[in-house]
This record gives sequence, structure tokens and C-alpha cells, in this order.
Amino acid sequence: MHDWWNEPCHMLDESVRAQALARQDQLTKPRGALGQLEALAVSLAAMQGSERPQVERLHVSVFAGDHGVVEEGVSAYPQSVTGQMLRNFVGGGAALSVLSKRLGAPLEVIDLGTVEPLQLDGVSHLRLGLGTANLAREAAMSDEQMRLALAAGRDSAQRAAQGSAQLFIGGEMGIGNTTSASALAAVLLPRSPLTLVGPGTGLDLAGVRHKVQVIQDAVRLHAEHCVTPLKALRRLGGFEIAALAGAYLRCAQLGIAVLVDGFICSAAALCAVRLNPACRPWLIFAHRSAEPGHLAVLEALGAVPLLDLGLRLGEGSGAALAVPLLQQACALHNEMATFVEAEISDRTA
Ligand SMILES: Cc1cc2ncn([C@H]3O[C@H](COP(=O)(O)O)[C@@H](O)[C@H]3O)c2cc1C
Ligand SMILES: O=C(O)c1cccnc1
Repeated sequence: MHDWWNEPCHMLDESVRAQALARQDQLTKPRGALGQLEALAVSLAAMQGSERPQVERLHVSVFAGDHGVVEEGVSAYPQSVTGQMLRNFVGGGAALSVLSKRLGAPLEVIDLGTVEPLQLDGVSHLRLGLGTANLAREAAMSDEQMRLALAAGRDSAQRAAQGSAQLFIGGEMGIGNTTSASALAAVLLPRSPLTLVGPGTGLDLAGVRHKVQVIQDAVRLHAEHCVTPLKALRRLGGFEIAALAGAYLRCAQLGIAVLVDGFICSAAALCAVRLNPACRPWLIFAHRSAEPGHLAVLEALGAVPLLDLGLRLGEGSGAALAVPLLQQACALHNEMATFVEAEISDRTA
């Protein structure tokens, strides 16, 4: 079967990057005084091939999928919440719904396989099963399910391109997915689950200890078979995690900047980068989640997150929150006066 994710990624425009860098140094501020915002505007310029980058047209897709591993008692919430939240996403009540409405961005909701499917207007159904299999006992997905999930993400990136999106945000909903993301990180980094696993939706200490045990056992069961990132994704991932990886990879191939959310999305980004390392420059990391494993994943990706607000929600909420920062970084880059324009001396004393 054709492994589309291996195709080359779009090239960043290095001459535009150099022009944007030169412009930053001419703006009426001490050099480097806008810190990460300068690098952000310069990166966006290189990605968009435009010396005046913009982040006005957003594409936001949230992928939902249930996780068989929930039967091991690894989440503070029941599996049925995943499907129920879909109504909340389309009804406007979910955190991501509120944030994307504020940003003026339509929210695409895609059900990849929840245990209690609801027929809802505004939800696309690409159901791959009643959730994944229990990764504590067997591979989470069949090869076909994983490929279909990757393709579902690829197709959302393609819709983003059709809408001329300047930024892609992927979100996720899947009770139990911090377990899947932690197991993936443990195998891909590799690192002991003990240092990665956290409370997710709010497990107490005993709950976290049990979750660590479940993940350690799962890693022991699957590790020797996870000889490629694709095999790790199939055995330990989730439908929504595979879709996010597929979306990130296709965005990089199509030349669309991606704003990555929290721990779950970063685990998907880790899979994407391991599948095709050339996608890495297209990924901007919005925030550092309170989930302990997130820092290790960010470090492995050489990522410096924009925000650190103690968020532990997922959905894409942290990415949506960081959009105004990207917009302001672009406005400063595009609209500030140069020393020459403002007739201010740019020489140091
Ligand atoms: C009402 C509600 C809304 C959410 N929105 C995102 N999540 C987040 O929590 C889940 C992962 O945590 P765990 O692995 O502990 O189950 C995912 O669905 C994630 O998106 C939510 C969780 C709940 C309960
Ligand atoms: O950072 C995340 O993505 C996250 C953290 C806790 C629960 N759900 C998601």
C-alpha cells in the first residue's frame, strides 16, 4: 500500500526567512527585544513564503475516538463522555467551541469511532470501530484502521488547503487518550512510563500508580514489536492520535503551518516527526501542558512552547489560546516602523 506520509514536505522559503530576519533587526526596538515573537514571525514568513505573514484564516478540526484501554480503569471519567462531548462541540459549549468561535474559525468535528455514536448535525462520521482495542492486551488498531485514521487526518489538511488556511489546529477528544499518548511516548522516546504518566482528567495518586502499572505492562507487551514508528502507532495509538499525525504530515507536505496543542497532540506530532522528520519545521508548539510527560516529548522534538498556563484539557484548547499571540507577532512584524521610517537613530551609544 502507498505510504503517502513519506512523500517530501514543502520547503520553507529561506530567502524570505533572511528578508524577514533583516526586517526584524530594522524595527524600532532593541534587537531581539520581542523574544520568541520575533522568531515566530520569521518562521511564519518562511513557511508562508511571504515577508508579511498572516494568521487570519484558520482551519480547526477536532478528532474523536474511544480507547479500549479504559476498561483497565485508567481515566477518572467514563468512556461514554467522548461521544457525549461531540454534542457539546457542535452545540458550542466545549472549551474549544468557545475559543474557536471567538477566533471566528469554524470547527470541524470528526467522529472516528466512539462507543456511543450519536447522529448529530455538524459531526462527520468516519467510524473505524467502537473505539480501539484494549492496548493493555492487544494491538490498539488493525493496520487498516490505522491507515484510515491517518487518511482522515490527511483529508482534513487537504480541506484546510482548499480553504487557503494559513494555520491548522488539530484537536482531540478521547477518554483514556493520556494513557495511549504516554505509552507512545514511553516507546518512542524511549523513557520509563514512571516519569511520563500523570493524572489526565484527574486521577488520584492511587489511580496514577495503577495507570503507570497498566502502561508499564503494555510497553512490556508491545515494545519488541514496535520496531518502526508506524508499528508503535498501530499498537499503542488511538484513532484521533493517528488522524492528528496524518493531518500534521499532510499540512507539512502542503505547506500549511500547524499549531500543536498539548500532551496528546504532541504525542501525535512525535509520531509524525518519526514517520517523516521533514515535517518538523511546520510544527509550532502552543503550550506546555500540566501532564508531566509533555515536557519530555517537547524536549525530544526540540520544541519551545509559547505558553505555560497549567492547562490540562486538550481538545486543541491551548492551541486556540495561542492564536492571538501568533496574530500579534505578525502584526508587530508587519506594521512596526523601521528606524529609518521613524527617524530614530539605530546606533548603539
Ligand atoms: C468533560 C471532559 C471534556 C474534555 N475535553 C478534553 N478532555 C481530555 O481528557 C481526555 C483524556 O484524559 P484521560 O486519559 O484521563 O481520560 C481526553 O478526552 C482529552 O481530550 C476532556 C475530558 C472530559 C472528562
Ligand atoms: O495536554 C493534554 O493534551 C491533555 C492533558 C490532560 C487531559 N487531556 C489532554
